[in-house]
Formats: sequence, structure tokens, C-alpha cells
Amino acid sequence: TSSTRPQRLLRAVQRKATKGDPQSVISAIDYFCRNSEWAMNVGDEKGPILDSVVCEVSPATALELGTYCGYSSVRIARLLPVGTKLITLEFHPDYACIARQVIQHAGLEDKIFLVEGASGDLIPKMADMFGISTFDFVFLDHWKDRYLPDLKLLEECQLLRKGSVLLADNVICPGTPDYLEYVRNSPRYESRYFQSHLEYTKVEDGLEKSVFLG
Ligand SMILES: Nc1ncnc2c1ncn2[C@@H]1O[C@H](/C=C/CNC(=O)c2cc([N+](=O)[O-])cc(O)c2O)[C@@H](O)[C@H]1O
Ligand SMILES: [Mg+2]
Repeated sequence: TSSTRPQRLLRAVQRKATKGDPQSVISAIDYFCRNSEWAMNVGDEKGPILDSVVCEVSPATALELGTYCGYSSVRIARLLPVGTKLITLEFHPDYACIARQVIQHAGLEDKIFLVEGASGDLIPKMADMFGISTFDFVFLDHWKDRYLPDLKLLEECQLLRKGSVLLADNVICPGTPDYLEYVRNSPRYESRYFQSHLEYTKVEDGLEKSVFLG
């Protein structure tokens, strides 16, 4: 029977990456996407920008919207201080299943809570589910038309505090025009664009970093 691309990506990790070594999992996925099949991971050019923002924020509480195969979950969680956790939301059960195995191969299952479900349903439950009050860092990488509604939901649920950092992938390609317009024009955000390229290609893309001003 035919396999799916996420299954083939996982197989490449299991074959090439060293168990318990997050960097080798990241390298195995990037190698697979450059040499076998493109996949929508933040990738090896935007990834270091993500890394630098995570290190700068050094979040005690971090949220990711859209796990997919777990590539950015591994990138983020490998940098988190001991005792801190990444909560990542994924509504496609098959992708969640692959991501759990990628995360396990990286040895990061104790630093990552993967919750299956839609962000719109789960965000209002985050405080109760995880006993947190606000997120220090949010990485948005799910369906592009959900970035703005979910940002507004985070605001409404008071899950952002003065200084919370939002980092959004693909603000140019595929593009998130309504989200960009909001964070760049709202007096409640200080926004900055990090120009880069769409993963594994020469097409322009970039990350938008927005700090919530309270
Ligand atoms: N509301 C929600 N709650 C939970 N999980 C959700 C969700 N909406 C989507 N997801 C999940 O997030 C991933 C979608 C990513 C969309 N990215 C993309 O469409 C994408 C496309 C390109 N591209 O076309 O070049 C490049 C990229 O870097 C991209 O991230 C999938 O795993 C999907 O199941
Ligand atoms: Mg993306």
C-alpha cells in the first residue's frame, strides 16, 4: 500500500537520525526535504531565525499552532530551559501520530505536550488544561487564514501578557495579509519582519515577530 509523505519523512528520520539527538532529527528532515520530497517545515533557513527568537525570549511557556510532522516542535523544544514546556496543537490525527514519533526520536517527549484538536477549540482551554496564565512565546504555522482569528482569541482569553512574543511563519508565501495588516497597524503590537526564503526554495518568504504591548 502506498505511504504518505509524512510517513516517508518519519522513515527518513528513523533511518538517518541518532535517537535522542534533536539536531540529527532536524538535519535528517532538512536533507529529506532538499533531496527527496519538499515538505512544509519551517526549514533550515528560517529555522535559525526561529531559534534566535526562542533563545532571546527563553520562554517559560510556549505555544505552537500547527505541529504537522513536529519539525519546528523539535527546533523550539531543544532550546527550552529545563522545566519549561512547549504546547503544540495539531488537528489532523495522522500528522499528530507522525509528529509524536519524530518528537520521541529526538528524545523531547518530556518537553513537548502535543494536543490533538483545532486551535479555535483548544486555545480557550489552555489555561485550565495546563495551569498556565499567559504564553511568553507563540509560533504560528497552521492554516494561514487562522492566524488572525487565533491571535484575537489569544487576546480575548487573556493568554498574552506585556512582552509576549508572537512569531508567524509564511507571512509572504503563502501569505497572511490580514494578520500582517493587524499586527503592523495595531497600537498593541510592535512588529518586525525577518526576510528570508520559503523553505528549501529561492522564493521570498519571512517571519513576522510581534511583541504584545499589553
Ligand atoms: N486550526 C488548526 N488547529 C490545529 N492544527 C491545525 C489548524 N489548522 C491547520 N492545522 C495543522 O497545521 C498544519 C498546517 C499548516 C499549513 N501550512 C501551510 O499551508 C504552509 C504552506 C507552505 N507552502 O505552500 O509553501 C509553506 C509553509 O511553511 C506552510 O506552513 C497541518 O498539520 C494542519 O493539520
Ligand atoms: Mg510554515
